[in-house]
Amino acid sequence: MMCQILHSRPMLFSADDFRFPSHRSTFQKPPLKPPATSSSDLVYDAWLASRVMPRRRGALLVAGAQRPLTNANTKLAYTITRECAYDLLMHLWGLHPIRTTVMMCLNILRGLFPAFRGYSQAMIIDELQSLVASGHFTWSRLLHLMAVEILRRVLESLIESFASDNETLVHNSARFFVEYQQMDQRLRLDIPTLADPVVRDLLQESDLFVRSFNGMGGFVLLSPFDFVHILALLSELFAHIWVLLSLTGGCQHLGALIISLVSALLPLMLKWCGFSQTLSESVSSREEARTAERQEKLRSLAYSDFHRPEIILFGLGPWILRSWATTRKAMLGKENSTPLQESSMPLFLSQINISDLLFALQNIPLVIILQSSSTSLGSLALYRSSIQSVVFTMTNLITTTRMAFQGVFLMGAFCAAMKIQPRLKPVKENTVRYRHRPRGIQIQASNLSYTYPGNKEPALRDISFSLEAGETLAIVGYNGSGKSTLAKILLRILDFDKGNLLVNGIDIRRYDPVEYHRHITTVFQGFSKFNSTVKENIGVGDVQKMRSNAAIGKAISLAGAETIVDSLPHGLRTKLDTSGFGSTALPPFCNNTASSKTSRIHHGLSGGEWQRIAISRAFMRADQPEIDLLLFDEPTSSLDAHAQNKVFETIERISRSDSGEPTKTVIFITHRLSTARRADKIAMMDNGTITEFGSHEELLGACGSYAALYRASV
Ligand SMILES: Nc1ncnc2c1ncn2[C@@H]1O[C@H](COP(=O)(O)OP(=O)(O)OP(=O)(O)O)[C@@H](O)[C@H]1O
Repeated sequence: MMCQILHSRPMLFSADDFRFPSHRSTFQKPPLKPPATSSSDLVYDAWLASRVMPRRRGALLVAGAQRPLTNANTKLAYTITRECAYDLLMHLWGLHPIRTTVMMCLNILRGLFPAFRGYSQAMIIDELQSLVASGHFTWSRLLHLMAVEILRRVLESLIESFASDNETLVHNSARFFVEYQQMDQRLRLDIPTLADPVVRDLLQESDLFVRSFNGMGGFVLLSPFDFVHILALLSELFAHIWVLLSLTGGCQHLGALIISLVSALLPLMLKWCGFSQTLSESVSSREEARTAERQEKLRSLAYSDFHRPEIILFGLGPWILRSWATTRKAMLGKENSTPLQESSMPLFLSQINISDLLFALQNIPLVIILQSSSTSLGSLALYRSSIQSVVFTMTNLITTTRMAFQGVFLMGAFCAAMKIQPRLKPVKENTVRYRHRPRGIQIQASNLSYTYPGNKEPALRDISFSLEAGETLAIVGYNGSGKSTLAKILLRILDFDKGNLLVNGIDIRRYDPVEYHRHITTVFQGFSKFNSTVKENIGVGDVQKMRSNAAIGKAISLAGAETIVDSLPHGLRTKLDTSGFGSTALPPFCNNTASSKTSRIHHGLSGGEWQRIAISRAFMRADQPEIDLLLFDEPTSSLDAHAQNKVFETIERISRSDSGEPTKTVIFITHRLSTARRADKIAMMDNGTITEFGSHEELLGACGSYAALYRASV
């Protein structure tokens, strides 16, 4: 399975949209989605290739696993950097061009500070030495030197403070930009796209990349923003080397200096060789990932309030703990065994403590400086500190570069993920605009089949039926017969594998789902319960009217839910508890006045009351003229007979004009056959297919399974 990638438009974002607001400016609403470049497939291919596990045919690294430092991966990292880093960095730069340029220059400048600092201190020591040696020690001269040093430090801290303020602003804009892109892209993707395991891995790595902007670099992640820190490290390294060169007389003692540097850096290089070996071996296998996933699932289960009642009731506590302990021990065992096997060589070398052995070599230029007549105490101190700084900076540089190597693949995942197009969205040339029909939608399904990914048996097979605009269809049948799946296909939440589905005479695949959904309202069988107020739980049915108490009141009244809302302690503002066991925002012992408001108990609702809230949500827009299809999947399964009748009367009323003409097509799924007889047509489903189709009377007359089910139910 491959994710669908577009190759048409350049990846461009308006810089203004993602600028983080400084004190005076405000950012505007960003564009809806990023277009694609022709390089998107290259980046995606390189990202995918980097996940291939060495020496294991067909096996892929789990999402987030480190890429081994191999030649092949270096080439892939180069491809990703070439195709995506420049583009991304240009976008980030475009958010605040001046500030970003200043930030980069300041980073180079900041890299020079440590060398300046060492140099300045060496000058003070020299000055002191000459003052003491000459016997003309004067406090004024010393104070002068101190004042110059203080001034230098003040200047340094002013630059530091400006640089870090500037960096925060640029960083926040960059962070907002990537987080926004990530959110936007997540919200655009449909269920079939998200069901693709490759897409899921891509999104997970893309998510890691986005999180790296939150300062998670310590976890072997590096955002492109942090690339500028490499500049600072490089400038710091060059500054120290320059100081060392000038101290040892430039090229005169270059050989000695090189010996000194190499001997100081040797332990580090050996360690790094061991490190890279560890890296190449530390690929996470599927088995490890599964163990980690299981461990995480068990941990969430132990902490879950939602599952608590069943955990208590079925006495799952000891089982959870036992299973968690087994997986945790397995994970810890793996973690412990890895470094021992993989880094035996560097471990052995580090035990010998090479730095101590090579100490004499490091001092060769020191001896040369000492022999020179112009040797000063300051020079010696500066030489010592510069050697240490070179080692320290090199360590940082290696770590940062190593992180950058991993970061490149995550960046590739981000760039590739931005180009994923929702599976259900038709290509531009095939798209047909959905046109509102005054009598509702007309449906013609022929030989529809669908198998859920990973299932062997199809959920739907050879479904054929037709429904005229304005008709009402009841879908009935046994559990698992495919009713909800058919509903999701009609709603264009799922695609079908075979067959044809015409809506208003046009292939449903040619409608943009976003546009099609604007003409539908629905209650899903497993509708959402939001941990929020009643008002928001209902208002999401039409976000334009979410703030309107009148619109929400009307929806509540259509669903006959007034008494439920009126009985709640804070009416529409009552916060609803989705767990069904009551919850508080703060522990009850916090009883000061400031917290009392927030600590109020979230109100629980019965199953039927929740169902009325879901129906109210659907009714937020059900009566609007542009709505052509009302689809309800067991909307009244938890309602009493009286409430159920009222809901169906409302559905009937809003799907007809004042003169009684149908204005909307209605489809409902039900197990109550007394309700099904209200419909113009009934589809009886069994084992994924429609076995009987017709009016209630026709099906009763046919004496088939519908008739048997009907007789059994009444
Ligand atoms: N997300 C899914 N992934 C895999 N298989 C699924 C999924 N959802 C449903 N199925 C399978 O598809 C078949 C049809 O399920 P569906 O939910 O459409 O049945 P239904 O007729 O609505 O059942 P019920 O009356 O119990 O609500 C079942 O065999 C079910 O196991």
